[in-house]
Amino acid sequence: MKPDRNTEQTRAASGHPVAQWPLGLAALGAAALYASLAFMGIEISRLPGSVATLWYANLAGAWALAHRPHRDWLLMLPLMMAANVAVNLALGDALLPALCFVPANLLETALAAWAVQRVTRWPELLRSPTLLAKALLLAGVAPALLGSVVGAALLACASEQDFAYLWPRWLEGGLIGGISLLPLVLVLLHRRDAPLLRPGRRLEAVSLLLLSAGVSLVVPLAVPYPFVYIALPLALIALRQGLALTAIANLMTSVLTGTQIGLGLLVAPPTTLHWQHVLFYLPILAVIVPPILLATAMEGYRHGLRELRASEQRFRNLYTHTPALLMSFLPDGRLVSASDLWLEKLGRQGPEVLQQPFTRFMPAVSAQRMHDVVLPTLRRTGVCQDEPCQWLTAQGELIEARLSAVWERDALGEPSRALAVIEDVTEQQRLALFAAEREFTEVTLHSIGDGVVACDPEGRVQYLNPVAAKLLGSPAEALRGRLFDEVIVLLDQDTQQRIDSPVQRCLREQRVSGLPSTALLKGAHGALHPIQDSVAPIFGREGRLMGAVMVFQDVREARAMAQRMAHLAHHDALTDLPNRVLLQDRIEQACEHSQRVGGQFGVMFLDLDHFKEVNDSLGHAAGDELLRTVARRLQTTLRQCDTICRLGGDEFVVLIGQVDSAQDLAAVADKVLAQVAQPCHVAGQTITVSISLGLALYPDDGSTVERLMKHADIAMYRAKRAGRNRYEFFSAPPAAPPGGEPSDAVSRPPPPA
Ligand SMILES: Nc1nc2c(ncn2[C@@H]2O[C@H](COP(=O)(O)OP(=O)(O)OP(=O)(O)O)[C@@H](O)[C@H]2O)c(=O)[nH]1
Repeated sequence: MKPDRNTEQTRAASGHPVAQWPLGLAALGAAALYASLAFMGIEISRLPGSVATLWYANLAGAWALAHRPHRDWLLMLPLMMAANVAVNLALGDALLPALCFVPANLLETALAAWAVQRVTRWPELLRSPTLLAKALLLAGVAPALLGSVVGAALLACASEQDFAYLWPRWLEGGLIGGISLLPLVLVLLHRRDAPLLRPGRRLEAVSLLLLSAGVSLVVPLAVPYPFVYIALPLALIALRQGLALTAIANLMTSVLTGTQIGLGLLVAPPTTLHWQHVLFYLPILAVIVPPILLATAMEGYRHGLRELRASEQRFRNLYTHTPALLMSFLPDGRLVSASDLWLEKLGRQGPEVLQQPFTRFMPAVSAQRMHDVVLPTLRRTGVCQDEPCQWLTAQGELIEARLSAVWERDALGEPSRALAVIEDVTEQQRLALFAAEREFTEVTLHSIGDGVVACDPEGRVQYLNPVAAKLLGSPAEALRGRLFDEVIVLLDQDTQQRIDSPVQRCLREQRVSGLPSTALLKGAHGALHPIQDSVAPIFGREGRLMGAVMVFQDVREARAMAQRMAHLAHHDALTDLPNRVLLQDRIEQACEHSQRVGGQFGVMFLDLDHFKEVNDSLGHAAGDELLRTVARRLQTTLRQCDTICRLGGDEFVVLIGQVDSAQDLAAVADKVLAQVAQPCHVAGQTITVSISLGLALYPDDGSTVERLMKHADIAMYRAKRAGRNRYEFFSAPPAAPPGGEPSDAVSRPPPPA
């Protein structure tokens, strides 16, 4: 966007009353100012000793114009020139010579105003001697040069005076006026809202101004070569005070000195040069220009100093308040600064740590390593990076850290101090340790053969190891976050009903809980896995319940083995028929049942006939085979509800349930005799065996297991004696003598040879 020209033009003077005055008032004010300075200049030039006009009016006019946009100049400039003519006429000049001054003054004023507007946009104008010198050339020297040429030429034409005589005098007056007043104009326009005088030094300012004025007034009257002395207070002002007071003092000096020259109080020393009068005024310039440049340099220096201090303060603030652990230490290790966070971290105050060796705040091992390894490396290479170290807080806590440092070097290249950054890695290390522990735990859980399922306090699955995931047929990620009971179905092997959630029970009771020994886990594709498990609560460090973990094993083989063992304990290994233990149990149950509900049952004692001969003739294995054949035949002949037991050897006992009479039992015995008598193939031969049976009936032949078995045995031996391959009922013996065994306890006959 193109800037508004008027705004641009008046930017330098914005905020100044002249910029805000109505145009008419501004033009009149400018004309009045111009007239008064012109009057003063013309009056001085007409003093007896004066050789030049001290012309301030054009620069003052330029100052007024610089506040206003260019269009306003169309009114202001003519009014100022009219004032110029009016003053000349009033002081006795004729109209033509008076008019001859106008073009030159008009040109000089407009040019100076234009240049002033431009140079006041330079940001460093009042802090750079170079820029100020350029500004003096552009807005002071150049307009005076041009104006003087035009003015001297016109005046030479209108009068009988020589151009060569007129021009240097005109130029001299314009230069002194311009260079004297221009710095003040630039200060006024450029300073914006800044105070004109340096704050807190007003008394000194007034004193120095009075001194300068006094020197300017007295010295020319008292000593030769007075300009050297006049320059001294100005230099002092330039050093001590700002540019503004120097500009004021300059202006005052030029006015006073010019007036003294005009009054003939300051006389030009004799010279051989033709332009002696001209050169006589030049010392004024030589006196005022160096102080103004010096003051500008001082402004630049002060500004630089302020910037440096501000920058240093910013750096200090950054250093002190930065959210990092920073410290600086001298080559001998003494601390010179520490950031707030460093102090806070160590629980220390600045005064107690500064000038102390920083290793004092480390445990002995770390301090030793600093002295032996880190500091020598730092001194040798100028830098150290991420050196592990430890710090001790005021409360005795240990901080794990890493230290990086770099030397700052002085002008001679010697290490002056080290700036160190400390990184607190306590938490980082704790997390790394935690991660390592966690990884170890995870690897362990992944490696063990048991299934592991961990839940949170709500019973939601948080972790499954691969064994558990494999059994359940789902990846751990798919099951994580779901309720344990949704994910894991536990059934009772016997009832096929769901088992109460052991996890919920554990979480509720906050103690280890287990599953019944018949628990089954429903796994992938409905497969049932016999498992045994235990669920333990997980407590955090503060004793807070954090969840529960179930560890389970697939006990298919162990449970099958247990079942086998249980079977073997109750069955005969050769025939797999129930053994004596089971038989006794069944007979006891039958006794109890019959006692409760009534009814009869039979006990049949069986013994193979001449079995020994089979063993002897065909071998023991053939005997075994024959026993298994007989067992099978008994199983196929008898009912499911009957219990067929092998007592051992060639003896079997059968519990025949639910018989109504002895005839029923006899019928069963007949069937058994018939079946056993069938020829059978043993050891490649066809043989025929027979069997002898003894029958006892509950309750007539006994109401206890022992008596029923004993009586059936007796009956069996009776059958043997009666010729074998037959059965005999137990004949009820006569009543037993008091206190003795019944007399039917016949002894077993010896087996046939
Ligand atoms: N093959 C085999 N033989 C057995 C086993 N247990 C016992 N025996 C034998 O079975 C035979 C039993 O004979 P007994 O019942 O006393 O006599 P027996 O030859 O059958 O004659 P009687 O019973 O009087 O008809 C003995 O020779 C035992 O050694 C077994 O488990 N297997």
